Amino acid sequence: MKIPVMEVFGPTIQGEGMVIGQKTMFVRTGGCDYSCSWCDSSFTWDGTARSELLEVEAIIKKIKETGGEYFSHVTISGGNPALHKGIGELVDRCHEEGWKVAIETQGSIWQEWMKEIDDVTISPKPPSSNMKTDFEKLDFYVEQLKDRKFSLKVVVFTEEDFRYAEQIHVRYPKVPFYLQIGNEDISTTDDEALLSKLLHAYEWLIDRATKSTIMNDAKVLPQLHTLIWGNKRGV
Ligand SMILES: C[S@@+](CC[C@H](N)C(=O)[O-])C[C@H]1O[C@@H](n2cnc3c(N)ncnc32)[C@H](O)[C@@H]1O
Ligand SMILES: Nc1nc2[nH]cc(C(=O)O)c2c(=O)[nH]1
Ligand code: SF4
Ligand SMILES: [Mg+2]
Repeated sequence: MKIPVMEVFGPTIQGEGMVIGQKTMFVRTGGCDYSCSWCDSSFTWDGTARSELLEVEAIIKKIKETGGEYFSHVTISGGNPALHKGIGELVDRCHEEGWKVAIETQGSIWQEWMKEIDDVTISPKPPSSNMKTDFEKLDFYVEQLKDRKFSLKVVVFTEEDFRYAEQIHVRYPKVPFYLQIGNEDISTTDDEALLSKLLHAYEWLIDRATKSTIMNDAKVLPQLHTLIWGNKRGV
């Protein structure tokens, strides 16, 4: 089954969430059912870039050509990779190669192959994104994954977003929970100014989380890759 692929890159480090720091390859799929106001990967869905429709075997070949012998972990992101049925076959093929597989999704579309993935990150979207969470769908997701290794990650830009994050963590108290500071400046090439801004925003989020009893067991993270490489693509 064919999958629309925007880019294959790496090895790099996973810059976000539950396996932050993990050396990994990335496969970024095209298309999203959301259109977050601050999406840092909007080229996957806004028509400004083209995807390539590839058979799973061609994707495996691309991963090997790009990563050589220098990886054992593959992260699938997008767009929303859960739009594509063919990812199940891709996950199986990665496992046959001996690679672990992680996925990034917003939890709006369920696929049975989600259960085969080693590290699932579900990232429900706060009010500043202008998206609306379908809590029935999210409940179903969390229920389906309850015996697996998965986590929830909420990106926070505002106080209202922080309240939303609290609401998510309270709703699913047993699920490992991550707060991630939002990047407001997704198009700047001034890395120094961006770094300074992001570190200040991260400090605000840490401070806010330390003052919330609800967040007593949360992990508060930046986007590590953005601190290092700014808004550069393919890192
Ligand atoms: C580009 S999305 C692709 C996967 C999936 N559509 C999702 O949103 O989870 C990957 C991750 O980047 C996060 N993200 C997107 N734009 C961001 C921004 N401007 N600042 C911080 N995180 C951002 C998303 O919330 C998500 O956790
Ligand atoms: N290094 C690195 N880590 C990431 N974690 C999540 C990413 C994504 O865009 O989904 C991402 C990315 O694009 N690069
Ligand atoms: S759900 Fe993810 S890929 Fe889709 S618009 Fe939002 S951040 Fe971007
Ligand atoms: Mg990204």
